[in-house]
Amino acid sequence: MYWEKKLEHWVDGIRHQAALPLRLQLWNGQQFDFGKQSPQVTVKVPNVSSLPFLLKPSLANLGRAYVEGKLEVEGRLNAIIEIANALAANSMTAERRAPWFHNPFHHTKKKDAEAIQYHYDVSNEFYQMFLDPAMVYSCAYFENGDEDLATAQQKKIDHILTKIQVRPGDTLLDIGCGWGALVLRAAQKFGARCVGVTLSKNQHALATERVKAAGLSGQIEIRLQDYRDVQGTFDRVTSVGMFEHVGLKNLPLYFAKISSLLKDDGLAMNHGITSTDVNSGETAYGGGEFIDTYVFPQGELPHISQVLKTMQMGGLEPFDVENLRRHYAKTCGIWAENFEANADKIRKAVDDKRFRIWRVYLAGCSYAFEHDWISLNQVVCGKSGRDASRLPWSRRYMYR
Ligand SMILES: C[S@@+](CC[C@H](N)C(=O)[O-])C[C@H]1O[C@@H](n2cnc3c(N)ncnc32)[C@H](O)[C@@H]1O
Repeated sequence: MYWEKKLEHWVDGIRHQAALPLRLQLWNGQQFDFGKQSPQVTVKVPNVSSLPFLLKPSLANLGRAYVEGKLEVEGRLNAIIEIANALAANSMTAERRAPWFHNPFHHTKKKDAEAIQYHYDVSNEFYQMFLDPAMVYSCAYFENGDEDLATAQQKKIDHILTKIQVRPGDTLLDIGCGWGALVLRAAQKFGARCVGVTLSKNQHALATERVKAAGLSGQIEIRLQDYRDVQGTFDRVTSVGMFEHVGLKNLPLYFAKISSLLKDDGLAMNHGITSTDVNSGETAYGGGEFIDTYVFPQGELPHISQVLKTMQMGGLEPFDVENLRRHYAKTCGIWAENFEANADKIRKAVDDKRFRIWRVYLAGCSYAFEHDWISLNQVVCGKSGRDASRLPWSRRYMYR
């Protein structure tokens, strides 16, 4: 009786605020439609214990209910994500809709390594089922907008290496090298001598194999190493899709470490996801909470202003900033499509919970980039204090 009343009240409230192409089916055969057209999404509530997730439908609660099997959902993935966002937006109080401030994570090397292995060491076969063949796991660059994913990923790598003006014989450190695509390209096309570091054992193994297969073992070294433990100096440093794991509090130290690894006239690229909340709060509606719990434990996103500020604090001068938000919406959209297309194979390769987490995270991130909840910025920087006469007059060199 108690739940029936609550549910009735909730159904009336949602219907009053928005027409949604949604059907709700209860365990007892009751069903509710929320729109004038036929429903595109059906949410099935298997028993009364699942109702609390629905009655407080933040993205964290809806996501948890789906991942833990407390709710079943049918429909196209994009429509599901739209409906989930509409439910969260219509049901949450203004206070709970606001960016969410979590307690910063404690970033010991051990905890960070565990967090990386949780996300990246699922299996290489799993990632092969939705990434491009080079397995680049960061925002691609669709220069013309109509490239396929593999082309756009290669263009992204070339865009980065051109922006930081890699020359034959340069030494290059790639912090968070993933499966090795950037160091391979830097060696093959630009003639650089590279070191790539990762905390993922699977990435380390496959990247090492790929370097060997390319006959580049003398030119590229892949290490299973925390960036905080790298020694020496390099002409060029890249960090692509990695600094999201560093932690807001650690950003000055992270940039100071890059500065100490860079030669005086060197150049570095920091490419990563940024928060669009000026105070570096987490994505609204509970999206950030879901990501912290299930997808990227230990992940934290700074606003671009905090990136630039902490970069300067760490002894680096930002030279050039480019926002690639549209590109990441498209990249995640393609990953999500690939994931759907390979769903049967992926379900056999991982457990149901993992399947559900990655399914909603990939499509949800595409939506979040699309709607300016999060963004992606590339920043070229070098050691502070260099002579102005050594800086380029324009950005033209980036497009040759
Ligand atoms: C999203 S992946 C990006 C991989 C690659 N740069 C790409 O674009 O495909 C993030 C990478 O950062 C690495 N990483 C995260 N924290 C690290 C740390 N403290 N030290 C070294 N690598 C780290 C992970 O192991 C992973 O390779």
